[in-house]
Amino acid sequence: MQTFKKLKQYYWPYKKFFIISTVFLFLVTAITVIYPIILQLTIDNVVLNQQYDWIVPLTLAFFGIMLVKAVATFFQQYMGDLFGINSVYKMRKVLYGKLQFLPFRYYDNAKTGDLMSRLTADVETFRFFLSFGFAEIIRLILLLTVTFGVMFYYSVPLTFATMISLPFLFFVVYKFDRAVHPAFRNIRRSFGRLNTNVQESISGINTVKSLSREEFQNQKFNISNEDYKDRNIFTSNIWAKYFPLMEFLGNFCVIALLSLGGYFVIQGSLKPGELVAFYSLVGYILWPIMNLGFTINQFSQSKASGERLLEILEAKEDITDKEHAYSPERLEGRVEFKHVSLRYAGEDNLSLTDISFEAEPGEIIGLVGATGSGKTSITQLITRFYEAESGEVLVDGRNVKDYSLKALRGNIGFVLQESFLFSSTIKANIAYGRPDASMEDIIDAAKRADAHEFITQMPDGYDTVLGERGLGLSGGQKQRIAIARAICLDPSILILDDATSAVDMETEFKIQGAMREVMRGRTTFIIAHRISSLKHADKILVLENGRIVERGTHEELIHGNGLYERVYKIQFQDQKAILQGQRG
Ligand SMILES: Nc1ncnc2c1ncn2[C@@H]1O[C@H](COP(=O)(O)OP(=O)(O)OP(=O)(O)O)[C@@H](O)[C@H]1O
Repeated sequence: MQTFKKLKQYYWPYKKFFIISTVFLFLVTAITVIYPIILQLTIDNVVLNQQYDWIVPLTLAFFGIMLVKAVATFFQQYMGDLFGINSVYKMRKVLYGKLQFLPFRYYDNAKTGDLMSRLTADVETFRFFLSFGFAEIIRLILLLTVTFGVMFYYSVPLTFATMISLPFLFFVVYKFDRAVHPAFRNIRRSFGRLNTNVQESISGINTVKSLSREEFQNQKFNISNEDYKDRNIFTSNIWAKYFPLMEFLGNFCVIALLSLGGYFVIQGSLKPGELVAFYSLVGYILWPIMNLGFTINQFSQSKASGERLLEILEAKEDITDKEHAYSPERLEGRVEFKHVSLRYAGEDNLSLTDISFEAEPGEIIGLVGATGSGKTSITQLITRFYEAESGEVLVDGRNVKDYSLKALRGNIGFVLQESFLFSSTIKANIAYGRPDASMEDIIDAAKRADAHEFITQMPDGYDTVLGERGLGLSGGQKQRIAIARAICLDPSILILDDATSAVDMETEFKIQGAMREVMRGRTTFIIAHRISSLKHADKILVLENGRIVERGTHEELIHGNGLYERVYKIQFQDQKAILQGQRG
């Protein structure tokens, strides 16, 4: 119940729908029990006493009651649905908002497929319970109470006989629930794996195709698909086995009661109409009892879903604005690291150790080092994607923690190895960081990124809608749109993280001009594997295992007898070999 209590803030604001639905549920249940009573009166008082002039008024009354029941059922269902739909609408909104603001640390351990299924399948399961499950439990309690009340009124011994047979039915329902619950849980898990499979192969379609692994992906999918099928068949088997058993037991109850009841009628202690009414009443309680396993199952599934939703809702947003955070329109772009160390959550070792450097506004800082040496981590501390374990990261002389995240990040532009393009227009993609940018600003940014020409050659120009992740554009074109996006933001600090490594040498040469344009007047951090991209940097920091092992300009470092010189020589010789190869 703890889960439902914690989630109360999402569904309780809509309690009026729930209450109205429950009131109508009372009415529907009461009317349901009136049927057999009318039947009994018709048989015993009208038919057996030959009072046939009562038939018409009774029929009309019956009709009226049916009409009332129809209207009541409509309100009960509709209001129940409104209760569920509105609650999860609110919940989905909060969940999505939460996901936007959760720190990177959260995403490091999260799986896309899993998060997607929480936001869709788990929310739906919860809604289903709010809309129908709740009502089903209340209906069962109401129906059992009222029905047994009426049954007692008609015949105490017959009611006791019914009660004796019920535990057998409850026992089978219990066994059924024990068997079917884990089976359902396995179906959910299997479905999650199936989803992850589909999501991964669609997201990684480039890798799949380029390595000709379509067959492998197919086989992998088939395994999950088969598992999902088998688990469904297994569950169907349980249903198929238990349902006839439950039905048999139910029917056995009815036959036993009819025999006993028939005996009472012959004896004269029960009227025929009362037996018929009794028979109908038993029918009313049998179905909800057989359904009980399903209802309990729904309850436990929605509880499990609620827990999965709470995991997101209660996740800590530890990187947030402090009170009265500093929120300047524009930064100058001075960056300073003072003895900064970083440890990622759950990691034993430091990823950055005692990093100190200064970057003046407008300077170009090169970051080099082997993969995993900590280059990207340094840039992620400037934007406060992660927080330093010790030391200080300062921007314009202030700790990054003092800034509002919006002001800080709004002044820092990123061009990544493969920048993400949304499936919307080119225009919207360029203006993504500055939605209020005018068309002139967008075109100007595209021109400076050397993208204007190819954009205008496309059929819809700036209104061309891109496929998912920019499908339909070449690597160089995508990168130029990403550069235009960074120019449009007009940031004071720019981070080029392996921005040219995804494109070939020729394209790199072509976009170098655009890169120089975007760097002008901004403090720029360039992460590059090719030393040739760092020649013009004002300072180069050479990293090894999270420490700065060398620093200086290109000219200083190529004679520094260190890692930089060694890498330079290897790359320089490579270049020479390539050139010689081309000449030969
Ligand atoms: N989110 C994370 N969680 C845990 N460890 C991480 C995370 N990101 C990076 N690391 C670890 O921190 C170290 C530095 O990684 P970083 O990405 O900064 O290196 P890099 O020099 O940019 O590498 P590359 O050139 O491959 O991009 C690595 O050992 C890496 O495994």
